[in-house]
Parts: sequence; structure tokens; C-alpha cells
Amino acid sequence: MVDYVQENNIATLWVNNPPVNSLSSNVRQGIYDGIARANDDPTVKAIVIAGRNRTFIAGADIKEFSNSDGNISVSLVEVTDQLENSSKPVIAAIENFCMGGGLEVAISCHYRIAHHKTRFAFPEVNLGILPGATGTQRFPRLTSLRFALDIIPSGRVFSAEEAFDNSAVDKIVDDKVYEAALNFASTVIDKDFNSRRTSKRSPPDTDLLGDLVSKAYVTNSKRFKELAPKYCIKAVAAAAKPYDQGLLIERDLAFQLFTSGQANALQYAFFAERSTSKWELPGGFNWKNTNGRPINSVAIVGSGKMTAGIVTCFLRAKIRTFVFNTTEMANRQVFINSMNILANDRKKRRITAEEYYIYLSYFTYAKSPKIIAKVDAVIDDLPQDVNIKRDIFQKLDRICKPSTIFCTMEIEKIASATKRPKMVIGTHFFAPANVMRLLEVEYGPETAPRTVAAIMNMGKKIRKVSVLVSNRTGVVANRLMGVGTDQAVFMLEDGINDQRLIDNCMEDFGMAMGKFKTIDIIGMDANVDVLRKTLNEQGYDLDENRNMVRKSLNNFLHSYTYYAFFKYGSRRYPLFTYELSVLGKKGERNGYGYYRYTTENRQPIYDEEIVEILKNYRKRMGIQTRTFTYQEIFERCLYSSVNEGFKILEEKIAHKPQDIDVMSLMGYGFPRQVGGIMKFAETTGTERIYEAVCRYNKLYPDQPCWRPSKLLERVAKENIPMKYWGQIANSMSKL
Ligand SMILES: CCC/C=C/C(=O)SCCNC(=O)CCNC(=O)[C@H](O)C(C)(C)COP(=O)([O-])OP(=O)([O-])OC[C@H]1O[C@@H](n2cnc3c(N)ncnc32)[C@H](O)[C@@H]1OP(=O)([O-])[O-]
Repeated sequence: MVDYVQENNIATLWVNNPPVNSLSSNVRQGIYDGIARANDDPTVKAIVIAGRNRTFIAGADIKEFSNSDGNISVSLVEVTDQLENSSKPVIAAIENFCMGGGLEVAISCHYRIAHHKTRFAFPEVNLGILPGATGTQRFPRLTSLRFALDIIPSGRVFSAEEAFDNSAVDKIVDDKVYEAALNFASTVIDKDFNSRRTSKRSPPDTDLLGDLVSKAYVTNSKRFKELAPKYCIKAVAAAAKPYDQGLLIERDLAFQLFTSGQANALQYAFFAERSTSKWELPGGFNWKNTNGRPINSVAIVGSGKMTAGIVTCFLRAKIRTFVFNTTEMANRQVFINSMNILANDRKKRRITAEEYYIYLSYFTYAKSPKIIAKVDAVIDDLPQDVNIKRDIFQKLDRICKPSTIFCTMEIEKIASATKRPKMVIGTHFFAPANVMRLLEVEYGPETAPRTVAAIMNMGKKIRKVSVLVSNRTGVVANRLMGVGTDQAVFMLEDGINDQRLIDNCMEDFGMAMGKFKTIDIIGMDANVDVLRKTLNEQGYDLDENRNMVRKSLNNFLHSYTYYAFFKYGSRRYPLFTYELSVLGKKGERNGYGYYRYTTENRQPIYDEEIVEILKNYRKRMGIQTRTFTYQEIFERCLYSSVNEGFKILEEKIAHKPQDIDVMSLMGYGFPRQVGGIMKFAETTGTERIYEAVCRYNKLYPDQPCWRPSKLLERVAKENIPMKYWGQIANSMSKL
């Protein structure tokens, strides 16, 4: 784990814990013992710490946080103290990743030499903790309170150049960082380095503490539903006190965070996100035993609202991207929109000017399908009309090379229209596609495992978190969270007069956005499309009925019969959203939805008109209004999604609870500090949720989302821990 190598009078401690040299207990012990050995050896004059596997140290081993193997070794605080107190100068040779505990190790050394491409960060805040191995006290002393208050509460990654500019490293090299560190070591042998002991210094800007702290509170306020950002600010502020006092404050805050449920949930989310790449298919094919061809070129067919967002994902990954539309104007518009997205990235310094031009050079127009004949994958962004889609894909099937994969949301309909059903797969991007990291990948009954492998790898290349699901109807993430949205609409219809009440309840819980704000952002049309599709599956045609009623009655909106047709069937549908869409409210896009929006300010504004529309609606529907408790709002919005999550598992649409959690986190802004909808179920207690689901099922028999999932029933009754839920679902007979 840590190799001790001596060359002449310099000892090197090589950290070797692949893949990212995390600071597991053995590594900590190895560094500690290595420093002691070098200090005891009179022939050693200086010590270098470097990392094997072409990286320095990416931080603590997160698995050990919740899963100690009983291996008692020294703590990281003991290691950092041991480093700083070394009687011989210690030089850190830093490259690739220097994060968390790794950065705490580096700043406890006396000198730091870094490769110019090194990425530095204190990502602890993202795991619900703080740099509690003296990092909050040493870092501001080495750099400044200003820089520490920027870096530690945000967890943002910073470059070697920024590290140098802020005195966090002493030298940057373009090549061979270890050799540079050895050379550097030979220049400091026998020199006094007492002033290099970080804890002995004071931050250079303590006089500005008040202003800097206020600024940090404002900058990070959006994340204050999580405890860690606030605690990080408090801990860094304590660095203005004498070191020992600051350290006590750091320890106290670190302990409080470590034992909070949030830290546990955030660490769970870290691994859940990574676990989605370990996909598995029912026949035993999986990410390990299946190779897919690399996707080096794609064609995006169509020009919808999301096209430019999708295109930029590929451009940023330097994948040759063809945009295929039959009109030059449509192609041009996609180019302009993609250029605007990248220009914004450049303005916000997410990419450099050079990268901007390089990325754009990967864009190509295609007016004729022949131009895209040789692409590795075609991505469908055509209008929702299946006949148009089938027609175009039939043509592409004749033109494209045999290995071209077709990605569409209508897998079975496109597969049956082509002679390559094995090469047809579903990809669902979430809007805005250039921002949202979730990619839902759906396999159909005929999709080949190699096609799955190719598209899952493509997802990684375009920096998406890809979740593999089996194809049923519609987007799984929408199904998961959509049931909760329907509940919100029903409660509004049944008596809540203020949409903010439900939105606030969800936002207080930590959701990035309330239910009605989400409907507005997604757009009324998209929501009504889902309703239209659901009704189609039940044999109803929303528009057909609308036309029918229109013909027979002048104003169908006043038609009681029309609504009664759906309401008094066996199932209730969230028709109020439909009513608003018919009234011309399209959501945030046209400024009118459940809220109002102005062109200057896209923030939702409460709209009293909704109450009037609601009153008329209720009258026509014959709804007797009633009051709702906060608890009922909370339970109906969230427990309905939990029940749906269990159904998605038992129907074998998703493979494991982590996949469902990632969909809720990355597709719908579920609070990361709760871990995801399934982790929420575990924390709340499945027994409690099952009891509520049964209660609502009795109260609302016209809402099938309350039929209790068999899997939920079993895990609740037998009190089965979450780690077995996927296994049990897979052993249940297919529904
Ligand atoms: C008292 C205070 C103590 C100190 C606390 C801290 O240091 S807190 C700060 C702690 N540090 C952090 O928060 C940094 C967390 N790490 C990262 O942000 C990224 O991994 C990366 C930027 C280092 C590399 O990105 P990349 O896209 O090149 O690679 P990738 O992300 O795909 O990971 C590759 C594999 O390594 C695994 N693994 C990675 N890190 C850890 C870890 N620390 N531990 C365990 N495992 C870890 C990861 O699961 C994956 O395993 P798999 O699935 O192949 O079995």
C-alpha cells in the first residue's frame, strides 16, 4: 500500500492503492510508519511522498466511512501531524488528483511540487462532511481565509495554476513531477524549514474575516438545506483563532456532521451514481463480459427543443456530430443554439476559447441522409409522430452501415420497421440535455447486449450517468416521480387553493423544485402528452373526445360530460393540467402556467387567476372541497413515488434500488442529502410507508398508484434491509 524506497539520502513513500490511491487504513499506517522510519534513519535527509497509478491521492477511502473492517490504524489527523512534525523536510510530488484527505496530506508537507494538470479539491462537502483532518485549519493558514472560504464550502475543483497563485503549491512542472520533487528535495537538505510548518502560521487576511464569512454565506446559501456547507464555513472561520482552538471547533463540527444522517445518504449517493455503470441484463450479459463498438460519430435526426443540448454533449466529448434535417434552416438553427450553449460555457469559464472552437469544429450539417450513412449511432429527436419516425428510420436502415445503432424512444415500433432490431435501443435525455447528467438507456426485447454495451459506454464518454432499464411504456424516471405530481394536482383540484402550499412542502423537504414549478418548466404540453399516452393505452383518445365534445357542445370547457367521461371511469386522471393547457398556458415557456413568469425574470410569480379557474373547474366536476394536512401533502407526493419505485423494481424494469435513486436524484432534483427515493424509504421505514400506501389505497380506489407493491409489502412485513431489495425483486416471478 505504501512502498518505502531510499535513493541516496532521500526516502520516497510511494502510495499505491489503485485506482485512485484512496487513504485506506493501510495507506494511513504506511505513511505514518514511513515518516517514523525516515526520521529514525540518519542516512535520510529528506522525504518525498508520491503516488503510483499516475495520481497523487483522491482522498479518504469512502467505503471505510460506513464499513470499517475492524482494522484499527492511525487516524488521518495523526498522519498529518506526523508529517508536519517530521524532523526532515517532506516534499509532496503531486499529479492528477489531489483531493480531500490527499490535499490534507499535501498541505501538511513542507513543500509541494505539482504537475500543471493536477486537479485539486476538498470534495468533503459533497459527502456531507468537512476536511476534518486539520484541513479547515491548515488550508487557510497556507493560502488565505478568502481562498479557503471559496474552496472548502463549495467543494469546487481548482487547477494547479490557481493553487500556485494562492500559495497552495510552491512549484508547477510540465512533466516528470517525481524527478522534479527529488531535485527540489536535494536543494532543501540541511536548510531550516521551521517556517514551512503550516499550523504555526496565521491566515494573512484575518482582519477581513467578517466580510469574507458574510460573502461565503451568501454564495453558498442555495445549498443550506444541507448541513455541510454551513459547517465548512464555520470551521474555516475558526482558523482566525489560535490553531489549537480552531482545531477543537473543527473536530466538534466534523463529529456532528459525521454522525448526521445526511453524510450517510450523500456517501450512499456517491456510490449509487457509480454503480449504475455496472449494468446487467437478464440473460447474464453484463458490463464486464460484453464489449460494444466505440461510438466515434453520431447523427442527431430532428430539431426539437432539446436538440442543441444533446448536440453539445457530443461536441464536448469530441465526437463527430452530424445534424440531419431536411431543411437548411432547421440545421442552421440547431447550430446557432449549440453555439450559444458553448458560448455561455465559455463566458462562465467552464471551457476555454480554444476548446470552444475545437468543440464547434466537430459539428457538421447533413441535408441528405447519405451524409450520415457511416455514423456509429443515429439519435432520434424527431417529432412524437410514430409514423414519421418509422418512415425516416426505414430509409436510414437502407442507407446506414450495418453496424449503425439506432437510438429512439419508440424501440419496438422502430425495431419492427427496420432489418436491424438488435441494433435498436432507447436513449432518453433530460432537459436541458447540456446540463442534466441523467441518461436513461432502455433495452427492448430484441436489443443485443453489444448494443447495450456500446450505448452505456457512449453515455460515459459524454459524461452522463447512464441508467439501464428495460423498455415498457414511457420514461421510467417520469413514471417514478410523475405519480407524486398527479397527487399534487388531485390535492389542488380537491381543495388546496394555493399551489405554493404543495410546492413549499416539497421544497422544505429539499426537492430542487416544487411539483407545479416542475410542471411549468417541463411544459404543459409535455405533461399533457404523458396524459394523452396513458389514455391511449386505456383505449381513450384525448383529442378525439375533445373534438367530439366540441362538435356536440359549443364550448367543450363547460362540458361536464367531457370531464365526467374520464373522472367516473375506473381511474382518475389529473385533468386540471389539461384544462390549463387548453386555456393556452404552456408553462414557463410562454410565461403562463401554474405560475406566471415575466420576460425579465423567469422566477415563478403566484397567479391568483388559478384560483378562479379552479373554482369553475370544481363546480363543473362536482368536487366537494376539503382541507389537507401538511402530513397528507408530504405523504401523497412522496410515498406514491416510493410505491412506484418498488413496482419498477418488482417489474424488473430497473435492476437495483440504486438505479432508481439515481433517476430521482439526477432526473428530478430529489435531495441528494436524502440519498434518493429508495434510500428515503429505507430511512423512513418501509413498514410506515406500506401502512400509509394501504390507507390511501382504501381512500382512493380510483388512483392505481396506491395499489401496494408486492415487493414493498414483503420488505415491510419481513423488515428486509435495502441491500437485499434488488435480489428479492429479481427472484420474484415476472409480472
Ligand atoms: C476525517 C476526514 C477524512 C478525509 C475525508 C476525505 O478525504 S473525503 C474526500 C474523499 N474523496 C472524494 O470525495 C473524491 C471522490 N472521487 C472522485 O471524485 C473521482 O473518483 C475522481 C475525480 C477522483 C476520479 O474520477 P474518475 O471519473 O476518473 O473515476 P471514478 O469516479 O469512476 O472512480 C474510479 C473508481 O474509484 C472509486 N473511488 C474514487 N474515489 C474513491 C474514494 N475516495 N474512496 C473509495 N473509492 C473511490 C470509485 O468508486 C470507482 O470505483 P469502481 O466503480 O471502478 O469500483
